[in-house]
Amino acid sequence: MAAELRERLVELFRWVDPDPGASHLVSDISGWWRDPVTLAALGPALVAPFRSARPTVVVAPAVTGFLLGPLAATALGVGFVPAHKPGDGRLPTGPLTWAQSPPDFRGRRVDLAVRDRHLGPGDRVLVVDDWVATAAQVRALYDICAARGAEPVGTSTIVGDCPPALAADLHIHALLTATELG
Ligand SMILES: O=P(O)(O)OC[C@H]1O[C@H](OP(=O)(O)OP(=O)(O)O)[C@H](O)[C@@H]1O
Ligand SMILES: Nc1ncnc2[nH]cnc12
Repeated sequence: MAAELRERLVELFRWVDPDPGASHLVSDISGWWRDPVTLAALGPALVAPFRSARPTVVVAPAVTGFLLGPLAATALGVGFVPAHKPGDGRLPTGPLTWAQSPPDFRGRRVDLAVRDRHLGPGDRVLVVDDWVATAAQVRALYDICAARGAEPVGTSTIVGDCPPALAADLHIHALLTATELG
């Protein structure tokens, strides 16, 4: 199943031209959600490498993480905590823990926030995302976990595009490398 899923992910992925004259292509991952077999397989595949670490919660960042996080959480039988960004237009109220990322793959420092009441000491956190490039957003999420007294057990991503040493250091597992997407 893992090999079959990986093949389907590659087939359904597109690099697209965002507008005429654009200097680079952008990723279009929407085909992954449109295909029912892929959609059903993603949660179980993302959590498989981390089951033995016994995560108690999944944390994922806006906006794609709000789709993938619940798929992973339901596969594990745990809850999901969204990490919000100020641009969401729907920032939560109440006590929040914030962290700012180092510059990410687009050179942005991203602010991320999690509700304090949903993350705390004793939580073992699996971070889930669609794509890890510089791991800047992963670092910000680990900082939030540390500030809340929670322990990040690692990160599961569909596409991993960071150096192997960094992936090993941050316990990042990817279903595919960016190179496999052509
Ligand atoms: O490894 P990094 O350099 O931190 O980059 C990876 C992050 O950037 C993208 O998200 P983006 O902020 O573009 O949000 P999106 O889910 O709305 O596309 C991607 O989904 C990851 O969250
Ligand atoms: N969605 C994405 N996140 C991170 N890096 C990318 N490179 C291309 N698409 C990307």
